[in-house]
Amino acid sequence: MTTRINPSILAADFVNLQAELARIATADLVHVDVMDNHFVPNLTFGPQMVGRIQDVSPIPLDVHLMISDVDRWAPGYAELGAYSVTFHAEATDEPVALARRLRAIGARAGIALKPGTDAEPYLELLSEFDQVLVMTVEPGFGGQSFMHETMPKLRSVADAVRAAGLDVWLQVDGGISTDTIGIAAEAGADTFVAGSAVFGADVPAERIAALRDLAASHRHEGAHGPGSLKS
Ligand SMILES: O=C(CO)[C@@H](O)[C@H](O)COP(=O)(O)O
Ligand SMILES: [Fe+2]
Repeated sequence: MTTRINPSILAADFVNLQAELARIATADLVHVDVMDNHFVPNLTFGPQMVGRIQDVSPIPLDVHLMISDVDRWAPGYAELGAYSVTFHAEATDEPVALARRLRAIGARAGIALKPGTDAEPYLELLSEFDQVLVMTVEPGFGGQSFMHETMPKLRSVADAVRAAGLDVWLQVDGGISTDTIGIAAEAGADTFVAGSAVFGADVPAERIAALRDLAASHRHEGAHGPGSLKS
């Protein structure tokens, strides 16, 4: 079973991003948080900056869009070559149409659910997505505490993915550390975003390896598919 560790560059030094990317080259994907100070009360960067990150990154991009008007903006991130583009369910009335557009461009399509958003309406639509992101904090900021109360929702998505026999990656994001990654892995996650836990380490590669080992040793029995990165 594949376990993916995706460091979030929200916790990196923005003035030295190329060097920061080199420090996490042993990770699976680099998680890129796009925030518009509207969907969330914080601001990061847009397509121009993400395009430059794409140019210099040693590993593929996992773009997490925390923006409004996502139907307008998300396809541009797929066009610039992001491996995976995840938009929030709360930001569109047409999640399936948007996911199809992203896939047609060649990106993996992800749907993200805030802690207060029910997964139930999306369980019938799982084949339309390559990834479901269950937020384990309120989106907007790094360094927050893991919300244990999101685990039943993660379990319900994991059960639905397994029952349907799909290879949909289950991602968690927010407060993931060596203390919490096992809890999310046991609940069915296979793809783990970690910002402060990775960039706060003296040697990020060692922290990435430790997180990967912990997740793998806690992986949910019978969790779904191998799913290689380049599939
Ligand atoms: O999307 C977000 C926050 O909204 C995340 O990707 C954070 O960047 C995770 O940071 P840590 O909680 O791991 O420090
Ligand atoms: Fe994120």
